[in-house]
Amino acid sequence: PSLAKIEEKEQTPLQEALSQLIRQLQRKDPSAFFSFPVTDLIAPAYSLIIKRPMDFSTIKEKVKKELYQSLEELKLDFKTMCENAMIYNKPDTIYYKAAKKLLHSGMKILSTERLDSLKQSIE
Ligand SMILES: COc1ccc(Br)cc1-c1nc(N)nc2[nH]cnc12
Repeated sequence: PSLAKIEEKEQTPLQEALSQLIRQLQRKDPSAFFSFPVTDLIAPAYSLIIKRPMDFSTIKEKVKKELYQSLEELKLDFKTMCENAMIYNKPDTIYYKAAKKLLHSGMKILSTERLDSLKQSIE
């Protein structure tokens, strides 16, 4: 029997713009601390302390499921992801420092000007 072809779904213009922004943001996380969900194994009691966990794999899953209706919603999840690390980890840790640096670089990539011009190209 022929192998069932797994259909690739075309990305909408919004999904395309979101994916491009996520690629740019992930380049600013070279240690990949934010690539996957933080587990209680890696960070004791993390799930008790952090109410809205977020990471790049979850963000990409949300894009795939078309759960983002705007570019701003990505910005909110990105901020939550960075802020979570700055809540759970103490300021003198590599994770806090990486999150602070990532947040700063990400706010340039997701600046209102950048998002507004991207929005123009999607309409
Ligand atoms: C996925 O998380 C990790 C993966 C590998 C390693 Br080593 C550390 C983390 C991690 N650890 C802590 N304490 N806070 C975080 N905030 C985001 N990442 C982390």
